[in-house]
Amino acid sequence: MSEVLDKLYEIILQRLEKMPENSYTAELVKKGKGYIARKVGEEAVETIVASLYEGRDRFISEAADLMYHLWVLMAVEGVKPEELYAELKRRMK
Ligand SMILES: N=c1c2ncn([C@@H]3O[C@H](COP(=O)(O)OP(=O)(O)OP(=O)(O)O)[C@@H](O)[C@H]3O)c2ncn1[C@@H]1O[C@H](COP(=O)(O)O)[C@@H](O)[C@H]1O
Repeated sequence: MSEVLDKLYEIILQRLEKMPENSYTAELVKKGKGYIARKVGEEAVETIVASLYEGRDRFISEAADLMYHLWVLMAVEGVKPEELYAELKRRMK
């Protein structure tokens, strides 16, 4: 459905499996689901602030941070992108 998001999810799963030293994803996962969930909230707030006050480029950057952290949380939850796509498709009118 989305090549980039699917690829990102694959890479995140690889990091979860291998937990390499220099990986931000591995660091997030070590801190636990609660920490990752809070990061999603923090990035959402930063996206809101960027949208209201910081301009288009900052908005794109913060929205990308938000998507990445949401994708890590999905991986930790064991929810695949296809499941999210299916839910969105189900809602389509
Ligand atoms: N898409 C991303 C991505 N987006 C944002 N970030 C990181 O998310 C963080 C967001 O910035 P913040 O200021 O909120 O966080 P911080 O202060 O760095 O970290 P905290 O101490 O607050 O957790 C930055 O450190 C970014 O580097 C990402 N880190 C990794 N990826 C992708 O994830 C894949 C795996 O990366 P690694 O796990 O690092 O190998 C790679 O293919 C990357 O493309």
